Amino acid sequence: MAFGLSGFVQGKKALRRSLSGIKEATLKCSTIPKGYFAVYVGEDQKKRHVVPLSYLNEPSFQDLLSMAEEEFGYEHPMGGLTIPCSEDIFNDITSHCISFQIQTNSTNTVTGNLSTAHAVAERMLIDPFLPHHRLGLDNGWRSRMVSLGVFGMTNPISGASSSPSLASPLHRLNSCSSMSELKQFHSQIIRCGLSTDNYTMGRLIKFCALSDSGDITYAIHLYNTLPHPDAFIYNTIIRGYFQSESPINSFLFYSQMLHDSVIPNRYTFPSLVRACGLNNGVREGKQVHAHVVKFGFLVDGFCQNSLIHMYLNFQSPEEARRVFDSMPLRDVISWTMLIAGYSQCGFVDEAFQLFELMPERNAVSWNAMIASYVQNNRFHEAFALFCRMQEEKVTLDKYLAASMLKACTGIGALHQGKWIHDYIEKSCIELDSKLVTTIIDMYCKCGCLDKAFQVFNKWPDKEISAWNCMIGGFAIHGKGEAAIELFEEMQRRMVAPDHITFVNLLSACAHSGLVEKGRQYFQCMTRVYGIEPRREHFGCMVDLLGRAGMLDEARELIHEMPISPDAGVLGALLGACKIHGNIKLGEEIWEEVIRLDPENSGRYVLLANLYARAGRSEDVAKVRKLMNDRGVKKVAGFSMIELEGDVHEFIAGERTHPESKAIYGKVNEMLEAIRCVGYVPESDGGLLHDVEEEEMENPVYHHSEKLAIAFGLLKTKPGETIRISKNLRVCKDCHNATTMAANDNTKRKKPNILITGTPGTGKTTTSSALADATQFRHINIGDLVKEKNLHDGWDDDLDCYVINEDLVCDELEDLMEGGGNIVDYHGCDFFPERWFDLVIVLQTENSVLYDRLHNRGYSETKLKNNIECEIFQVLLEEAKESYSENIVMALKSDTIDDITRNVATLTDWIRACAKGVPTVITVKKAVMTVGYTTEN
Ligand SMILES: Nc1ncnc2c1ncn2[C@@H]1O[C@H](COP(=O)(O)OP(=O)(O)OP(=O)(O)O)[C@@H](O)[C@H]1O
Repeated sequence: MAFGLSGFVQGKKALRRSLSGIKEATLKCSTIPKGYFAVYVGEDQKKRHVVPLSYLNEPSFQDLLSMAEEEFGYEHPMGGLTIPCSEDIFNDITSHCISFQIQTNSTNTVTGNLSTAHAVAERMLIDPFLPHHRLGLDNGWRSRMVSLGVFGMTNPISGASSSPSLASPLHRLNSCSSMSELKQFHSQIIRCGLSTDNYTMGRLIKFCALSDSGDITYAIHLYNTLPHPDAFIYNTIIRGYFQSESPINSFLFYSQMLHDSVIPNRYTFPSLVRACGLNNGVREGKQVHAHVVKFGFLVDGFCQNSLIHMYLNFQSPEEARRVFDSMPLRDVISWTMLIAGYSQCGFVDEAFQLFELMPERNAVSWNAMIASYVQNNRFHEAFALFCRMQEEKVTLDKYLAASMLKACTGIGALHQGKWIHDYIEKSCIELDSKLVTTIIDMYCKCGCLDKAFQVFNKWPDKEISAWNCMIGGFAIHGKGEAAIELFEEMQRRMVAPDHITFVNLLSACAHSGLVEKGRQYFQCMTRVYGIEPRREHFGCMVDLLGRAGMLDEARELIHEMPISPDAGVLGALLGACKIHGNIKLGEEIWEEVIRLDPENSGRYVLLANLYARAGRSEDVAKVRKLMNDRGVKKVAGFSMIELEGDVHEFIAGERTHPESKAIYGKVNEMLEAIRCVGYVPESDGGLLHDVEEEEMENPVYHHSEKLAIAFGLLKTKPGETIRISKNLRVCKDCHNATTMAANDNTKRKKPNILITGTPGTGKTTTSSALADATQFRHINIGDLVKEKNLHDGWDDDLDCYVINEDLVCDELEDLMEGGGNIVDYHGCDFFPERWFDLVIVLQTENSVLYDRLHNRGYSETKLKNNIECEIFQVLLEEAKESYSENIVMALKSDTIDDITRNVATLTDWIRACAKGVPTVITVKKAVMTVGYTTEN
């Protein structure tokens, strides 16, 4: 790659890079005085020159470095820069650097570079038309002088010369942006007589081979015109092929290089090795490896890292390790690459051993190890490492944040996930579509659909992955209609769906029983969007039809599939057979599924449960025996609950938890309570779960999710949401029990009331009096916004803060879950509907309200707006639109008596709620029933 030193800073960076690799060498460099650096010149590179850092200011010196980087590399094993020119040339360049320095120091301006360089060149090239070799200059050095502006447009062949100019073709080549421009440069170069000069042509070839707007074919064309192309040109084309659509051509071109007797250098191998890795060219890769050894680049870090990468691509971690072990000096890249490679091959423990041995780690290495745990579903270890990382004060970047969000998703750690999301926002980590999708996914899978949708809505540049993720989120939460709505929105916004969109959409239809809609989408997927259905789509359709009891139609669809069904498609039908108790079809399908997927324990469990449902316990036993005989291991089911950032894991029947006695007691209490409302344990649900023998009699009682729920009930406040994550499907019994327990237990123990109305109607006065009477919490949204800065600034026109509704909702979520709140605000459409059990709209007669607002010193415009708002009953309309009309109530608030009466009415209602009976409120003529119940 071109070094392109354009200034001192970059020059210093290059120098730093060149000195950083080898500790030993750095030690040897310690004799170099401060402000100087080492340069090795010429072919044998043994003699060290010590030159001042200020030379890096000098363009001609920068150009020297640039060439050194491009052609030969600049690192010297002893630490320092290697410049492949003759000693004489180096001395001349440095001497003009000295004069440059004197000029710069004396005048404090950077002038005279060109003339100085030219003078140097004149000293060097007494006669510019003498054959180069007599001057000790090869073609490359001549063209380098051209690029330095020394020759300007001089034609060394014809002798026609113009004055030196920086606008030489090679200088301008740096700004070339298209092939047509490049061809113009090429013609100029031909006119300059440099069309066979390797250095000049190498730069043209580099553009053609490596630039985005280049053309590798033209690079080959240029290469073919050269009588003796050098290693740089071969390397460039090898690299160009590596970046092309046919990386294997790199290998073929390398053969050509050898055939032309050009000796490879350390820049030949990295792209060559990576090309072999990309193509899974194991044989070629090994041959290249042999050449790396043969040509003596075994100590070269670049080559070695590429070899590690190649072997990891071949899924040969042992070979990669061998290369790694043989490296005399490993950098952080070598370590990190091997860790990531081990992880991809599933060798997580080996990866961790390496990680522990690393002499130094950067954020990328931490991420590699954390991601390794996440990819292999070892989320707890990912968390532990993350904590260690925080202790070591490693900054969380977006890649680490993404890995940790996935870990949170894996174990349903909503609090941790929220924390990372907040961190991303506060530390201004740049969001991209991928990261946003990971955040949305985390919220969806941790059961926080509202929040997921909020993040989704806020993100302006939604790519298809974000839409798919949100539709998928609605699908797994059984919100089919919402998924469809979102899909339609996507169409309105002209976002083209892909095959994943339809998988999620069909699955949403399946989980919500929307058979007709599902059918329509399945058809329009091909007809309208040209997406051919894949096995996943057929699987969803079979699931959709099967769940709806249309087993024959589902079977028919499988027969009609243009591709052979896989275990997923057949498994969907087997699941439907279990739901609908169709043993005959179930057995038939099971045979087919097991043939395709013999190790999957879930299929055996399904068949056993199908038999169990029909009371065929002998067949259940047969299935169990078959599983044992075939050595099919059941996946152990577990459920997790996150409490205050800690994740607790439960396995069915397990009693190792320190609080297991209390947990089992709570399970019994919970089941006892729901029995009263009709819960009957399913006898089949837990037949094949991992339980101890003594629990066999009633295993469903102690399934992992019930234990997790019981633990949640013990540890959370009444009314708080309990979120459980599970690795397997929830069995029917647990599903029923959870639904009933949720109705019984997770309902707020106290109601929430919203008191709304136009400003001045007495919301705050009423709310405050009601809070005093009931000990409920009064939440004045206006005050909260000010106090916690939940706004987007001040609106001068409206003379109030611009409230940030998302922030307000976030702030209140937990409080509202607990119940017992009186929320006071002159708006109501942005609060979640589920928050409130009663919505009161205060109303005041216009002239009374006018006086109140006037007394407050409202401006005429503000006063007019508010009075109009009251006349048109805007708040009442808004409340009716936002909440069930059953819970919305308008109350008159003209006088102090009205306030007293309203407070008394609402206090009665709250007290009646506490007694747990459906409550009847009678207010003047209006009668409303609020079906709010609480536990005793
Ligand atoms: N029913 C009422 N009878 C007499 N005065 C009232 C009544 N309701 C409110 N007021 C008076 O009107 C003024 C505004 O009352 P309050 O602050 O409670 O209204 P609000 O609806 O909360 O207004 P905002 O939305 O601007 O906060 C207060 O001075 C209060 O004493």
